[in-house]
Amino acid sequence: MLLIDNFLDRETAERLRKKILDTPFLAGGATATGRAAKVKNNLQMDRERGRKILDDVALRLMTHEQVELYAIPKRIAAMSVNRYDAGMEYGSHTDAPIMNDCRCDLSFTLFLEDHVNYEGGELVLEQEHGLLKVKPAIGSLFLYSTGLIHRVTPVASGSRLACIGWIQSRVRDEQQRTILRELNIAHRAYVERHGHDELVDMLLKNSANLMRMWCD
Ligand SMILES: O=C(O)CCC(=O)C(=O)O
Ligand SMILES: [Fe+2]
Repeated sequence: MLLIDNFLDRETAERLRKKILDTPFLAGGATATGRAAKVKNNLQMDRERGRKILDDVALRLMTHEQVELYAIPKRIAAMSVNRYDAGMEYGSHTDAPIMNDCRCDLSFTLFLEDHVNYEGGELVLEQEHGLLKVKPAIGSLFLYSTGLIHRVTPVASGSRLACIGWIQSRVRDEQQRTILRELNIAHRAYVERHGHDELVDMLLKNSANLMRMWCD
């Protein structure tokens, strides 16, 4: 998982938040299926009316250097903006593995309300080594593996606003993505220290070959 705390600067995030709040919201349960539909109690921005807003976030996401390095994104499977007013929550669930014919490898939440303005509304992930609670400042982007059980705890006061979505990566396996990312980081650091030499060519050849082997 990865937290990018200044994915959007505060001013851009506030501007986006205002545009979103001027767009109609509908009951969120309609877009979930099975178990998720039973535990989902939130509001969702009308996707058709908010299409430009979603497209703007998608473009920023697909071209962000840290997201590219971490997620190796191929495409965004689906996106929406959700709002949790006081009393709303999203109980424990797992997200669908396929949306709009895309495999969902990574989920993301872009936080669009400042954490001091609402009580509760934490994103809680069940990991092998215990629970992880996430509630960062406005403009922060959190990326996590889609396979994890997670929930949004009840909002006690204020409103939680977030843009969420799912990414299909070019590389399905998390360990393989880590290897490619670290080779990329090592390559950049080496070139910075020593300049380009024949070892860099060897490193680039091998990371390119691994990418060819693993990508889809
Ligand atoms: O709002 C969030 O951070 C996550 C919401 C969620 O789990 C979902 O919509 O599937
Ligand atoms: Fe979810």
